Amino acid sequence: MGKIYYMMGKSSSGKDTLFREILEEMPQLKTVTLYTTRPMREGEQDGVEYFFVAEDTLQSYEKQGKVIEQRAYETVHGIWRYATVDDGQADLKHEDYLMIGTLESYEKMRSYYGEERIVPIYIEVEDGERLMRALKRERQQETPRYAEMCRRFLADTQDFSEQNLQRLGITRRYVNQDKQQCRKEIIEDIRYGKL
Ligand SMILES: Nc1ncnc2c1ncn2[C@@H]1O[C@H](COP(=O)(O)OP(=O)(O)OP(=O)(O)O)[C@@H](O)[C@H]1O
Repeated sequence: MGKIYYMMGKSSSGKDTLFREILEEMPQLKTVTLYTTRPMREGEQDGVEYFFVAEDTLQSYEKQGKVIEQRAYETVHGIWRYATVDDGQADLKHEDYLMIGTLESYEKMRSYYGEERIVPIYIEVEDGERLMRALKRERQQETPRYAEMCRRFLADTQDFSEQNLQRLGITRRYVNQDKQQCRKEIIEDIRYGKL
């Protein structure tokens, strides 16, 4: 039976970057694309980072009982939702998956698929460095959303509190200071079944 390697970390800890690079190096890993109502950022593509959908599309999946977990963020631009939808993408009988989520979604995925199927991969970066990376990334956007960036930075402190990490039994941390090193550690742990 397959496993779902579930990547988590605060905003700008490098999840998306590491995720893409790991998938490139381990093409045998599949992924499940999430749904979101947030607007596309520059360089993103529908169906790649997310399925970018309207609010009522997500509501229709909800009515069909297909939403495994969803989170809503009250952003300075309105409510943005992110959801994992059981739309038939995951075939855990035959494949391993790599996904990105939050601590809360990790908890729901664990209840839905079972503890033995979901493996947490928690990415960590020192706060000052992370904020600098967030700012640099935001500056490159055509319409930088600095207020939202700050809101997320603060919200993450609570969402990823030590208490929450402990409660969910997440002890292993992958420090993303040197990206190559961090990627190597994760890949080795997946490849050699240390997780
Ligand atoms: N080890 C690293 N050293 C320097 N910069 C990095 C490193 N890892 C990632 N970055 C850069 O930091 C920024 C944030 O990374 P990324 O977008 O992957 O984070 P994220 O965790 O997916 O953030 P979010 O949850 O906000 O989408 C990007 O511009 C990325 O290129």
